[in-house]
Formats: sequence, C-alpha cells, structure tokens
Amino acid sequence: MTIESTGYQSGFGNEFATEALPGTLPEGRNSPQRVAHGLYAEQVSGTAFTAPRHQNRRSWFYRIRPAAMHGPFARYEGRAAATFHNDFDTGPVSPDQMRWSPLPMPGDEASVDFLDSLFTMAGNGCAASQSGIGVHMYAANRDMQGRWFYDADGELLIVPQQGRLHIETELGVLDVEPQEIALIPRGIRFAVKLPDGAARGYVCENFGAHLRLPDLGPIGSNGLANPRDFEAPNAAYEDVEGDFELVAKFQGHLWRASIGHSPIDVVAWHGNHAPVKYDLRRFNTIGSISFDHPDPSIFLVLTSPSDTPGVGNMDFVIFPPRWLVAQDTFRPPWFHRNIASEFMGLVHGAYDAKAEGFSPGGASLHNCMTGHGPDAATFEKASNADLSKPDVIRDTMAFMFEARFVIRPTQQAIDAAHRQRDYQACWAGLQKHFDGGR
Ligand SMILES: O=C(O)Cc1cc(O)ccc1O
Ligand SMILES: [Fe+2]
Repeated sequence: MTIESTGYQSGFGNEFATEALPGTLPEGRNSPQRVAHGLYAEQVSGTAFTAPRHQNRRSWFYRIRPAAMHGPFARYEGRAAATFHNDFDTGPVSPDQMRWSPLPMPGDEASVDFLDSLFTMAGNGCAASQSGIGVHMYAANRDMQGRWFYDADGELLIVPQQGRLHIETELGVLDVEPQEIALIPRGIRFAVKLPDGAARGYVCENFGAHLRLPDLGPIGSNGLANPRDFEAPNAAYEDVEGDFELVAKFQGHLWRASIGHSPIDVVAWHGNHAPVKYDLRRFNTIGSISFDHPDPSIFLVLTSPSDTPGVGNMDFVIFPPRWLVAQDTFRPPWFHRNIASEFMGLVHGAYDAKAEGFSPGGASLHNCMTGHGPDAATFEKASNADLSKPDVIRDTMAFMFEARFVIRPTQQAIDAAHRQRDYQACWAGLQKHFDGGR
C-alpha cells in the first residue's frame, strides 16, 4: 500500500499544525481527556524539555495506536546488521586521502530495500555521547514493504543521488528527488519506497544537536538556504493491520520487533519536531565578486552546533552551480589542510576541483590536516585561464559533510572493491614551477 503525499507546509523549525481528518487537533490544549475520533495523544520530544525556547523541538501526535504497542526487540539479523552500524574503531586511522567510485547497485539477483542497503562509510563519536556523525550510503532496488525504521541515535540527513524516494513518515509523506534533501528527526518512524525502482544516495546520521539554519551575520536577513523553502509534510496516515516489522537503530546497532499495525497512523499533528525536505537548487549561492576564493563556509546549508561556539559537530555544505568572476585569482578551491574533516559526495555533474575520477555517486574523505585540493589537470587549467571572462559552472551539485572530529573510515569502506586505491596519483602530475628566485 502506498500513502500519497497530501502536500506540504512551508518553513524550518516553526510551529506546524496539520490534520488529515478535520476537527482532530484539540483546541487550546495538547492532551484532552478524550481526543477526537477516538485517537491517542502522544508527544515526541527532540530536545530536553528545558532547552531554550528557540532551540526547543517537540511535536504532538494524534494517532490510532500509541508508539508503545509492539513486540519485544531482538537483535536484527537482516543484511544491514553487518553493514550499517557505528563501529568506527578506536585503533590507528590512516591520514591518507581516500576516494571511492559509486557504491554498486544491487545486482539483478539481489533485492534490497533502503534499510538493508545502508553501508556505513565512516564516522566519529557515538550515540551514547550525543556527539559525532555516521556517514552511510544506500543503493537499493526494492520498496520497504511491511516494515518501518526509526533511528534513536540521531537525525538522518538523506541526500539522494540517483532515483526518487517516497518517504512515508509518521508525520506525512516526503517525495524527494536527486538535488533535494530530506531530514528525518531522531526517533521518527518511516518507510522508503522507490518510485523509479532503484535509488542510490548518501545519509548523514547526526548524533549531535539537531541541524539548523546558520546565522547569517553580515550577509543579512536573507540568503543561503531561505527558511520558507523548507517543506514539512501535511498529515497522512493509513489504518492497516498485519504481521509487520519495526526496526530500530539504538546505540549503534539494529534491533527488530514485530508490530501488528502500520505505525504511519498519525491522523493529525502539531509542533516543530518534523521531517522536512529542501531543494538544493533553491540555495542562494554567494561568492566573491572581487578577488579570492572564499572559505566554503559561504556554502553552508545546515549546521549542527557543538558546545564550542562557531565549531560545528557537523556542517552540511553544498557546491551548487555558480558564476566565478574573481580577478587575479585562482578560481577553483585552493590547496589546503583543515582542522575540520571532510567527507564529500557528488549528486550531479562534475566538481570544480577535480577534472576526473570523482563521479556522481562517488565519495571522498580528507581528514584533519591531510593536504588536498585541485588535481593536476585542474591546477594547470585554472592557472592559465582567461580571467577577463566570467566562468560559469552549470552542471554541478557536490556536497560536504564537514565534521569537527576526525571521520574514521570503516573497515568495510577501506576494503571495498570500489575504493580508488590510486587516488593520490591525481596530484602526482603537479609540476615544480619554482624559478629559484631568478
Ligand atoms: O576539499 C574540498 O574540495 C572542499 C573545499 C572547497 C573549497 O572551496 C574550499 C575548501 C574546501 O575544503
Ligand atoms: Fe577540503
């Protein structure tokens, strides 16, 4: 059974209110003695009850059955039990630059849904400390049917690269396509269906403070990702009973319980702990109109702040189409080493720092203080480009999960056949141009 989208409400983190059956939301209170239509009231909190008001997140659900109704949990034994986890190791981690070709799609003989296809690439921190991230990829060819998933360890930022996702959540339906993103709050139950039959993409699991829009400082009151371009779903539900499965991610591993009904049974809800989608093509990209390539913080979409002011637990940064007009400037990203660690992916087109080898669906990892930057071909081209003309990068949508702590690749990512073991060769052709001071 598919639940169709019932549309969206505009905004990010505001107080939404929506009902699939008119007259369901209680007026002037959250938990009346009896809820309309014989529903149960249930609150889900996404922040401490006492979090400052501007950060506080919670929603009220009016649903057919409360979330408590399911069987006991046992360790999940499906495919993802081995591939989707938060075991980032504590042993030595190589400072090598790393890059991967796209995660292979399941072969014709294999039938794998979104959940079972999740493959952990890297990560840091843990759910127990409510800090850090897990970086995962998915490559699926089957709908999640008769089962739902929730992640108690963090919110999920889903970045589709190929194929649309139809995401049925407790709060309603998100239909997302490549160049859009979905953000599923911690704990929210959902199923992913694949309207195109197959899909691939990236997931950042954020154990830290929930992602939010950054302050804009001197940019002013508009720009970058504008709040009204985020969309939260209108309520949509199904009233279905059967022999179903609920899978939970809890403290780094997967658990399963049987459930006798669809948990997508919320008839109305209000609050600000809600899934959203956002079209990255709506990002108001700002750049230099004089000289120099700005720091990539200018491309920040969402940030998960840490306890240290200005230092993100995770920053979600994109590299969208844009004009390059800077004069007497090396226009692509410069060579650099950063204290932050960078996991990059490519949704569409080509990335302006890499002429070859970084293809849509691929990934790269440049950890704390590891030198990286444009490859040899890009350096030569940009060093000799005619700067009297503006350059336009049309077909591109790269992104970065940038983290405060080192992003440790998992053993399965290091061993993967699709890891490009010769990645460092992309800098080997850089010529020595030093003229010795002559
Ligand atoms: O490594 C990268 O390609 C990401 C990046 C882009 C940029 O424009 C400046 C710094 C940076 O880390
Ligand atoms: Fe970088």
